[in-house]
Amino acid sequence: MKGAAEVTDKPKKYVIELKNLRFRWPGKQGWQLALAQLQLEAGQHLFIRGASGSGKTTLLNLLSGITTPDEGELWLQQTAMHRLSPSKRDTLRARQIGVVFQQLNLIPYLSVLDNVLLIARFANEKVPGLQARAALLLEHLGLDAALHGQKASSLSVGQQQRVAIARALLLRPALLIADEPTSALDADNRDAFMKLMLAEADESGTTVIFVSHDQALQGYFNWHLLMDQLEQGVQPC
Ligand SMILES: Nc1ncnc2c1ncn2[C@@H]1O[C@H](COP(=O)(O)OP(=O)(O)OP(=O)(O)O)[C@@H](O)[C@H]1O
Repeated sequence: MKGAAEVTDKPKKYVIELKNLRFRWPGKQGWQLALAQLQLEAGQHLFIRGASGSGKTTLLNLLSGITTPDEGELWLQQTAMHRLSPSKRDTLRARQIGVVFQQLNLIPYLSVLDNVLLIARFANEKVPGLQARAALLLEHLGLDAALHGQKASSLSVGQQQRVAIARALLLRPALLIADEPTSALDADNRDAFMKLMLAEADESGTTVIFVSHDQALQGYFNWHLLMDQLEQGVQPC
């Protein structure tokens, strides 16, 4: 929108707020995604559930600013993400949105610790004590100091998932977005992972949006959204 402000002075109640969001993949008929309203406050934990192909990843790509909506508004606190240039959206995401996708996107030849610290470089943040925070986060997530210097590729998938969560939470983002990060874990490890991830998010007051097809995970959350009932919005669990 020409001339429209990217940031408002008006205080915002919500960490993330979207209005009348619509998105269509190029070349496809009809809207792939239409969501009238979604508002999440600080510290809220939302579980989004939907079958394969229902548009979960498409929605997360919109919420994290990787893709832009064709219509509607998407606010991250006081910033109008739908009005930002791609490079400003990338910087905002690195600073304020922790993202963990199924592919994890760790750099295999870098150490565990350096993988976590990498997000500070993307965000161009020089916060004192980040190395100590990274080490502490890894330990809280069950990865002790002996592992911090090892290459990420030498870890099990479950351990790599915890490295990805530590990286996503390092800068205490306003929002954590996680796309099926537990898919490779057995039930015991999955439960441990969920508890650790949500406890660390709570420690920073981070709002969490977690998507999965697995109904068994819904119990960890206080709010849920079903992809095939988007028009009904967020419901309490
Ligand atoms: N890059 C793309 N180009 C065109 N269409 C796409 C693209 N990515 C996804 N789609 C389409 O959008 C719809 C939703 O896909 P999406 O990946 O968001 O679903 P999902 O719920 O995350 O699926 P899964 O659980 O299998 O990962 C599908 O019809 C898919 O074909």
